[in-house]
Amino acid sequence: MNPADMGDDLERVLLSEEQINTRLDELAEQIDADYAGKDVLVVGVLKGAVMVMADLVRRLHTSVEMDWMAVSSYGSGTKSSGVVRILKDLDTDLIGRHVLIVEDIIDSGLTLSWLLANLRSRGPESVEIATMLRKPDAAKVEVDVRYVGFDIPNEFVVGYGLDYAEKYRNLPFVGTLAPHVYSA
Ligand SMILES: O=P(O)(O)OC[C@H]1O[C@H](OP(=O)(O)OP(=O)(O)O)[C@H](O)[C@@H]1O
Ligand code: HPA
Ligand SMILES: [Mg+2]
Repeated sequence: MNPADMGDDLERVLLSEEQINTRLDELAEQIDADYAGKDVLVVGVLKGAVMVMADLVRRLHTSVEMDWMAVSSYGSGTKSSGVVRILKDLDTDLIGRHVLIVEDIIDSGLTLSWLLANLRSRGPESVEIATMLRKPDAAKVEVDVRYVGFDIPNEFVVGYGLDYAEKYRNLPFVGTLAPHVYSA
């Protein structure tokens, strides 16, 4: 899906596909350096993290296993409910593992602070977080994040995995939506 496919739904492009790809190269290099010689269990948080997970692991030279969790705190709206539900748990035992959680966005931080505590309680050797986007001005809780793609303004964004009412996840860029989309 391209900007041209969006009619007048797109307000503006915040991060282009090229900016995202350049940043992914840098993050992968950093992750490879930090985990040299280790096996990593990369945990993608469905559904938003699908794009960044796929693009990041393909750049890594580190030996990885991939697993997925589905949690939801947003439903179909634009505000976090603060109540995190596990919709799908991991298949993998975390005891002694180096776990790298991969996320599309840290907004209020509620989802990841809950997830971090949950995964840490399962006996891993280490747990770190990689997120493509973070909204520093939206933080309700501080989350200790090792790898951040971009800090962005406190606006609702879509694309590169991020949805509004389940749409727009397939945009290869990150953008904001025109106001009429929300009132439709
Ligand atoms: O920092 P927070 O305010 O908690 O928000 C971040 C979380 O919200 C989104 O997930 P969502 O619950 O919308 O599910 P989805 O990934 O399926 O869209 C996003 O993918 C993060 O997991
Ligand atoms: O800005 C956002 N856009 C889409 N989904 C989200 N989930 C948390 N923040 C966002
Ligand atoms: Mg969502």
